[in-house]
Amino acid sequence: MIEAVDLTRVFKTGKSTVEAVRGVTLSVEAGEIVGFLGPNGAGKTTTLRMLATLLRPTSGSATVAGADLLNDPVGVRRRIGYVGQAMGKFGGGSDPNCRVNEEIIVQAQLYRHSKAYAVERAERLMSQLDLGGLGRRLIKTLSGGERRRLDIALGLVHDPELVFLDEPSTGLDPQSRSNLWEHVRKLRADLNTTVYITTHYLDEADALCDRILVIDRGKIVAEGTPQQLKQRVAGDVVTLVVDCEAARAAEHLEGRRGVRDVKADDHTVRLTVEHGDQALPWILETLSGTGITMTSVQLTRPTLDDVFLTLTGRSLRDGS
Ligand SMILES: Nc1ncnc2c1ncn2[C@@H]1O[C@H](COP(=O)(O)OP(=O)(O)OP(=O)(O)O)[C@@H](O)[C@H]1O
Repeated sequence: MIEAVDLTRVFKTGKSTVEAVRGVTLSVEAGEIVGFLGPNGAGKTTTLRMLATLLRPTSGSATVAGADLLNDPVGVRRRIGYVGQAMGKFGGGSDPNCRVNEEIIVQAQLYRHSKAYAVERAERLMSQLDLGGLGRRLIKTLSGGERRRLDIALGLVHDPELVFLDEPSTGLDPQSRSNLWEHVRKLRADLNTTVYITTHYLDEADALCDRILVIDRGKIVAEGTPQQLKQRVAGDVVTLVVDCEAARAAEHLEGRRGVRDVKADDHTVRLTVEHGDQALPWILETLSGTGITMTSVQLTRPTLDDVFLTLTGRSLRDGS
């Protein structure tokens, strides 16, 4: 659905030059939900705007939804939807004094659909995005979550194969965020829409995306499923509390295959293993064979923030 090769974008303002995107190569399969994760200023929006034909790349090439980005931008635009960042409650390009259904109908007509089809399409989208009872409401009266869902509905009027969502849940409360994720999942399940989403929220990427591309300073620094990324970089952490000196228990676990960073402190042993769920049985067996009694055992999976920290030396949460 997307094949991009070595995309770059340089901004020149006065005397200064910013290399916002420095050679991004990526591919996205049809039907995937792909997350583009990175801190503020990493180059997410710039890449997205290039892929959506809103910004011309300085160099590189891409095929998006079967059309060539540079030679056939109109073809790309016809097949994609783009939902930009929220501009506050009344922003985002819609007229705040317009009614919800009218806005969708007008948008559909801009795509040269007949009035009858536009009305039908608006009804369907409102029901799909849980805006069913809100058709006659003025846009300015919508809640943040409803407003975001309307933005998404507007991005879908022409039934695109691929939709770009730029930080869709920024500014929403936790409940509206998980509600929005449900709707994005439904889009894929019902319509098989491919979704490319930028975010700097780890939990969003983790909960929603099939695959994640991590971008930092204009370059992709890692990619994989949330699970693969977490396993590849960080491993799982097992914390054991034992009834003897922790060092004694640690001796029996150190040097075993797949075990790293064994640390003993008082009665607590902490170790990193490649696959925590597979390691736990033999850890328990090994220790019980030595007569050591465990009073508790805990398995912690790493977060995507651990991954990002390991890859870049910076925390995503800091965004700095
Ligand atoms: N029009 C522009 N002119 C000059 N510099 C720009 C322009 N647009 C973006 N940049 C710079 O390019 C870099 C990447 O910006 P971009 O908006 O792509 O980052 P981002 O990862 O989307 O960040 P955020 O999460 O804050 O939206 C930043 O340093 C930004 O200041």
